[in-house]
Amino acid sequence: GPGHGHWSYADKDEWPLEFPDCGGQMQSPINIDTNSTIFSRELQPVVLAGYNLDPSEQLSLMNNGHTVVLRLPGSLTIASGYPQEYRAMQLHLHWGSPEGPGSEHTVDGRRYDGEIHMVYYNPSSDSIKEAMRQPGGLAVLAAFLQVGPEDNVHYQHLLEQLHEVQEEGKETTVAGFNIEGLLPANLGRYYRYSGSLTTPSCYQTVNWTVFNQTVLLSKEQISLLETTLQGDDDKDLQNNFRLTQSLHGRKVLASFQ
Ligand SMILES: NS(=O)(=O)c1c(F)c(F)c(SCCc2ccc(C(=O)O)cc2)c(F)c1NC1CCCCCCC1
Ligand SMILES: [Zn+2]
Repeated sequence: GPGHGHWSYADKDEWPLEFPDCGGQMQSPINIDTNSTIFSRELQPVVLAGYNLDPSEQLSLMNNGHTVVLRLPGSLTIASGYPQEYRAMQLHLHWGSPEGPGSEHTVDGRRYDGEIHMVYYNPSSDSIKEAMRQPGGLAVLAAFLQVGPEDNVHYQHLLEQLHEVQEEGKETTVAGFNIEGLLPANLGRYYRYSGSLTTPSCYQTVNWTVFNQTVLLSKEQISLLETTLQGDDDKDLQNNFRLTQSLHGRKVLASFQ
């Protein structure tokens, strides 16, 4: 019930009762209708800096009950492709179940198997908490995960540790690796729109980038993601995606034609 500050994907219809922004007019995720996107030649390729982390670096991997989160050093930045510099905070995943796909965004109504979100904050804010409340204070780079013919060696760095964080609240460490390998090769083709966090408090302060090229993982890797983690009260952590939200007149830009 209301007031206990805790939420789940099961009670997503009640989120606005407790977190008013969740009922706002600039919510995420959205369906991207490719016939309605607007080509913008200002949208330059996203350039990332500092992503090739030395194996001596230990990164925290945690099951927070809603997803699996890899904390990222603030030294990872978006060097260009956005009007200002952003610093990395964390990355996490959204997925479905053996019964169906679990991306958050959809393209022409199609839901992909999963979705990765790399979350950044605007360093000109005094703190992350403050950045979260400023329009454009956060940026999320999103890419779709799709079943392909072979294992994705970059995702193996995360997936081989999932069994260590099976229960909610469990944490382990992952040795540094090339974080950029978790994103598609082509960072020049993407959709851009203004939206929100897809989780309470749903702050409407996120500058979204959704890459056009998908990331391929093997069926076994997708299945591992879908069947390993547990969320609240030991229930399987599956289908951790929010339904698509109305655009309310927002435009979706495309960096490509
Ligand atoms: N798609 S998304 O980016 O909105 C998103 C989700 F959909 C998410 F589901 C999540 S996880 C649920 C929110 C949460 C819970 C615990 C903790 C913690 O213990 O640190 C943190 C967050 C989640 F962590 C995020 N991203 C977080 C949003 C909450 C905090 C703001 C900055 C980090 C990005
Ligand atoms: Zn997310």
